[in-house]
Amino acid sequence: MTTELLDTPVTGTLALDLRGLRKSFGTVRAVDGLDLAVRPGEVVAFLGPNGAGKTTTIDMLLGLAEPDEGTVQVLGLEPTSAIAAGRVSAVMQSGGLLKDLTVAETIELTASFFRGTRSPKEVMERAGIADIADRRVGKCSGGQQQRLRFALALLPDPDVIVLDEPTTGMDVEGRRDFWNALRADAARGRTIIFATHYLEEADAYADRIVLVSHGRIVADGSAAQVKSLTSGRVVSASFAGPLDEAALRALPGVQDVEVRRERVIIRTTDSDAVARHLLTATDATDLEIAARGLEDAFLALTTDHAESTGSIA
Ligand SMILES: Nc1ncnc2c1ncn2[C@@H]1O[C@H](COP(=O)(O)OP(=O)(O)OP(=O)(O)O)[C@@H](O)[C@H]1O
Repeated sequence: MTTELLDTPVTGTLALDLRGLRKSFGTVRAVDGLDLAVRPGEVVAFLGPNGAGKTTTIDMLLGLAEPDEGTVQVLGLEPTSAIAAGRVSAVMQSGGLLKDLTVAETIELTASFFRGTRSPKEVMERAGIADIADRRVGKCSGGQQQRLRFALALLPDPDVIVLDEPTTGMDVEGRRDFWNALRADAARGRTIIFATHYLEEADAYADRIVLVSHGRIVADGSAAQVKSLTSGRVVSASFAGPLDEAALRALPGVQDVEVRRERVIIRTTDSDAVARHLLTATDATDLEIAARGLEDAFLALTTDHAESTGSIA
């Protein structure tokens, strides 16, 4: 079930225009009827659990795989034409770097293969690696190598950058530096689409989250909009003695009760009823009521239960 939240009319040439995309591998429907329109300048997170169809969609976006059905246009062109014209670049997860070259040599060598690229100095600055220009690639951290791949992708000065899980395996600091460099560059108007299964990355760095599950889009909007698709609140409290979980589950609106050590966490559509019960019928203390986060929306929207019942709309 698709939940289209962005209601601004789509006008002008789209950065990305995917229509009715389908792709199967044997009996596996990797992409199962996917429509997506991305406007120039948007930073879009393509978020979904393992096997949701993100990489397959990105491969079709980059002309690396042919759709069984549907069409893909990048800046109004076939993907391969857009890439040949230097208007779209990809940042891949691994490979493609020579460990004995320095950062600057890697960029200079790549630039020498093409005509009319941006200057190596400029792309290093944009990718935040000018200070490590003389470092050998083999000595760079995972995050620095990924920023180098980003610098290489910037060489043709593309209008669109596509990244497939670019920060997998990087530590927190490396991921933050990578995204800060990317975000700063995106502020200049480049369109960016990245696949991720890190919720916090999607939340922190994308203007728009496209949530995919089983090859289909199940939610599409800002992080706040996607979060708001899961109604209700999370009530939590500490308790010292035994807790009657069954009594909590029986309260109106309660969807889920979880006990973590001495704290109980209750997902509910009626937080008042839960709070009243906890404070009057139990010895619970430190009560907190919070809006549901992106993780809750992610789980609710991508579980088989939500899909098969169509309960999220
Ligand atoms: N070349 C292939 N041959 C067979 N099955 C494939 C192939 N590529 C992908 N699949 C299957 O298609 C489905 C979608 O895979 P895809 O890699 O697109 O998902 P993903 O969302 O990128 O997942 P992940 O986050 O794990 O990378 C999965 O069930 C996967 O096993």
